[in-house]
Amino acid sequence: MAAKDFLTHLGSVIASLMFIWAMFQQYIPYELRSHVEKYSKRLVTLIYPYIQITFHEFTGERFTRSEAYSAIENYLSSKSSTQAKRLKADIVRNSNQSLVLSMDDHEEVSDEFEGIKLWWSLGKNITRQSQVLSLYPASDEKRFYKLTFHKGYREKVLDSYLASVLKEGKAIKVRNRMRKLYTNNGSMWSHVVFEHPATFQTLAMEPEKKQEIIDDLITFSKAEDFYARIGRAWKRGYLLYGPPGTGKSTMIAAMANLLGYDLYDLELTAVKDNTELRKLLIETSSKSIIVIEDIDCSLDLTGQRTNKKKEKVEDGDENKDPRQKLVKEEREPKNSQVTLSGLLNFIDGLWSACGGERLIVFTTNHIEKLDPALIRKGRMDKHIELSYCSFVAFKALAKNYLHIESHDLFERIGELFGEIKMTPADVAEHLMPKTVPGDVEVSLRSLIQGLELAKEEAKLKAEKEEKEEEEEVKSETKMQQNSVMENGDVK
Ligand SMILES: Nc1ncnc2c1ncn2[C@@H]1O[C@H](COP(=O)(O)OP(=O)(O)OP(=O)(O)O)[C@@H](O)[C@H]1O
Ligand SMILES: [Mg+2]
Repeated sequence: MAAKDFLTHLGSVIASLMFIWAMFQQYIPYELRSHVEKYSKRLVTLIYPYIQITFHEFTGERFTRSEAYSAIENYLSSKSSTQAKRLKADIVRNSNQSLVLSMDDHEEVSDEFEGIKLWWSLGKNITRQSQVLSLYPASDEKRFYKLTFHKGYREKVLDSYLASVLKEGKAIKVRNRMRKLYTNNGSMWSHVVFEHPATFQTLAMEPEKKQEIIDDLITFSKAEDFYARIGRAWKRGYLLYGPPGTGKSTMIAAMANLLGYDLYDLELTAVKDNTELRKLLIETSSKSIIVIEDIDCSLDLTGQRTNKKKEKVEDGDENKDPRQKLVKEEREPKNSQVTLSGLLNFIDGLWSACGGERLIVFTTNHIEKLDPALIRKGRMDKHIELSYCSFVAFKALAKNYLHIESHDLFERIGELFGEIKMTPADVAEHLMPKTVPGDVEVSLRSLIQGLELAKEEAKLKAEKEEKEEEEEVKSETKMQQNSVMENGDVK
């Protein structure tokens, strides 16, 4: 009964308030109304112990979304999904198309920061009906986030809490974004969505070495303050070297997936000169990996210009074998005048320090061909050798491709790996399913066959080389004997 009484009472109070409000709106002149509003708000702030900050979705220019608003939206997404009762759902087009939940209009979630309690709510203003005639008359909705906290914490909230919200919101946005793979076409970057599935889990190599690389990458990505303190640009260089098909390109994709970075695949031969190289560098974004594949082929990095001049003189020789010339032209980068010093400036020049973290990764099949200046520590901080498949690496591949950890045939395979080298790419090829419901035994036998064949070939090759060498020695001694005899004749 009491509840009913209360409701009746409340109803009448609301009704009278609405009546007063309507009267107020209707009969009080506009100027006076705004005065009343102003003073009543002041009165409220005197007694009300909380501070409110509003972050509007659109500020200034109507069509640009406020950066703070979207950062807050991202920041609140995890809190909303556990606290709010009404949620909005949307799909983010990232690598795994995840569903992102955010709070719906007029919902409120609470947050805590160093013992301070704060409340976020999402509100909206409906300002006016659209003035434009349209088939779909839309009202003009302006959303905003409102942050409420006790006025005693003003400084702490303004100084550190808001900064941390914006930082984390932006980090979440980076994590959720679609990552891109950029390639350069001359002096322009163009991009596609980067969706390589490689991860460090699927990469076959010695577990300790793999863990070391992962730790190194994670440490780097978290070391912003450290790099700032020691006065170094926040970047790190990796040199991946090893024979073809040992997983260099795959590892780069795994790095990008691990850190959530964009990839810039820089084709040096398409870059006209050092200026263009610098321009490309400036246009790369933070949190990215700049990759130069096969660095030894992209650039004549041994002695540069002096060599070129010499070759030009040689080229003047008209009688030269045209085939040889062709080979040389193929080797030499066409039109590219990027020099070694240009590349070094690219790596550690002033511009490379602009705008956040970057990894620079070079790959090569021939580390011995590279100029020592290029790969010294500080430029290429970490040299990683990717080599032929070991038995441990094979086991990782078998687990990945065939879902097995052991098998009767592993012993034989282990023996063969001790005797013959095979690249992970070749091993992987044998482990690919040969029939529709993949058969483990068929794949393993195929690998054994492949290894035995490779062993046989290596044996034959060694024999052949030995024979050739013997013959060479023979013919040389014969020639020497002949010349001795001739000399003897002359004498
Ligand atoms: N260590 C590895 N772990 C898993 N898969 C590998 C590994 N190495 C090679 N592969 C497989 O072999 C294929 C070729 O590897 P990748 O392109 O990474 O070789 P690479 O070292 O970049 O060769 P290149 O020097 O010719 O560029 C990949 O598609 C990958 O599936
Ligand atoms: Mg490669």
